[in-house]
Amino acid sequence: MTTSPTGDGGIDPAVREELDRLRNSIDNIDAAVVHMLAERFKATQQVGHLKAAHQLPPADPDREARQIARLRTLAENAKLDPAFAEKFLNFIVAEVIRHHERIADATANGTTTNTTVTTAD
Ligand SMILES: C=C(O[C@@H]1C=C(C(=O)O)C=C[C@H]1O)C(=O)O
Repeated sequence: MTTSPTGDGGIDPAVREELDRLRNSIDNIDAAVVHMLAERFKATQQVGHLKAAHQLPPADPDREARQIARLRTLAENAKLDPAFAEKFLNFIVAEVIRHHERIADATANGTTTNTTVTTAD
């Protein structure tokens, strides 16, 4: 497979076609990831409200340890780097815990929380 060094304009049409095909697939996968994350955050928001209503702590390290062990095994079986899978889960869980802390504060203060679940900070 050869490509022009001049950038996308000079690309071989067959290469262009293959690149477009692969990128379409990537776009579909990215859309699925966004939708799955949105569903996951909907569920974790509900967990956050349940915990706040019953004075349970925002984080559950034992549960997280079980999830990490499970995800690492799933990653290995799927030929995905288990260290990456663990890092990715930790990134999401940290955000969830932040939401749970916010929900707990709002519940304790009798205020409401924003329904936009994630920020990029
Ligand atoms: C969602 C929960 O709260 C936190 C977030 C978790 C997650 O995002 O999977 C897991 C454990 C908790 O630290 C939970 O306790 O189930």
